[in-house]
Amino acid sequence: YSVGIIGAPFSKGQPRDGVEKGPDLIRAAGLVEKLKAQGCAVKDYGNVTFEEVANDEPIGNVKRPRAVGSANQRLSAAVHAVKNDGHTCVMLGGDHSLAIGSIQGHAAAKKDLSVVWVDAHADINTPLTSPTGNIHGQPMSYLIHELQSKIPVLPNFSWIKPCVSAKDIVYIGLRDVDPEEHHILKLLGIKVYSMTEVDRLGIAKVMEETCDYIFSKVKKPIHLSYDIDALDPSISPATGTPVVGGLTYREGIYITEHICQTGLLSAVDMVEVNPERGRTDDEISSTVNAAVDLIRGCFGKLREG
Ligand SMILES: CN[C@](CCCC[B-](O)(O)O)(CCN1CCCCC1)C(=O)O
Ligand SMILES: [Mn+2]
Ligand SMILES: [Mn+2]
Ligand SMILES: [Mn+2]
Repeated sequence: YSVGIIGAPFSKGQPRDGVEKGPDLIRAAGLVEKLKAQGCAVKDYGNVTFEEVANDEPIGNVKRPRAVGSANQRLSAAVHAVKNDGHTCVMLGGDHSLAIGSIQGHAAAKKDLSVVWVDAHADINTPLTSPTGNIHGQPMSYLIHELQSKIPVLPNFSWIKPCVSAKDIVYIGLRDVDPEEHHILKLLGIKVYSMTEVDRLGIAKVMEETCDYIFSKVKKPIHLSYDIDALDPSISPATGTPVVGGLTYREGIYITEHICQTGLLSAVDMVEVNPERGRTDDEISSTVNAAVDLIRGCFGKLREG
């Protein structure tokens, strides 16, 4: 596997400080060395630098639109470059608003994508449905063709081109979905494996069905967008919006092992690690180490040896 790593130390898609420390914490836990030790070629492209945006007043209830738009435009260019260099891209967040730039940059290089979104949340609020105005709860709405009539003009967002079809998306791990988001998911007929389905089917069946579903038509490169809060807070407490009843460590790893064996993984986001949300060093290291292990599972690390 040839891996290109991008750090995106960005936090303005949500209100809590600390998530911008995620990229360097994940590196400090030995991500590059561990990927090399399991046989990957790894190039670390460093961290994207983001511009300071003054007077970034809310528009409607959408918070920090100019900073989020600008950051994602820069991230999009960085991801595009990593893909053009022929690597599988690993984007280390930072908050989940960064999926806008990550998926946009990936689509610029690979055209038709399938998206596997692993998260406690659907992150599919539009600017008009969001209960908080935090853009980390909205990224998918800017990317999906079928939602574009619902997206108002926002400063620094005009560069975004919708690039994902509702039929090419699968959600895994949902357990905290806003009513309006649920309406959107139903309206668009988006495939969802909530924690109920994980419990009912078991993770092996969920992954079998996920792959059958995204490969049922033509096989597309996979964009795996992994929010660390998909895991149960007993494993990954150091995150901005923890929700009880999450994936076990083993379920989380099974997902990445299964996606890896498809041979179609083209880009990965690992987002929402926030050390300032950990109450102890153990909570922080448990969260960071889970993120590292999930990424290792994407690139051939097998529990059997
Ligand atoms: C579920 N939607 C939330 C959370 C988004 C989490 C983003 B992620 O990147 O971490 O997944 C929360 C909205 N609720 C907040 C508490 C009161 C009810 C609404 C939102 O702010 O849109
Ligand atoms: Mn701080
Ligand atoms: Mn998320
Ligand atoms: Mn989440």
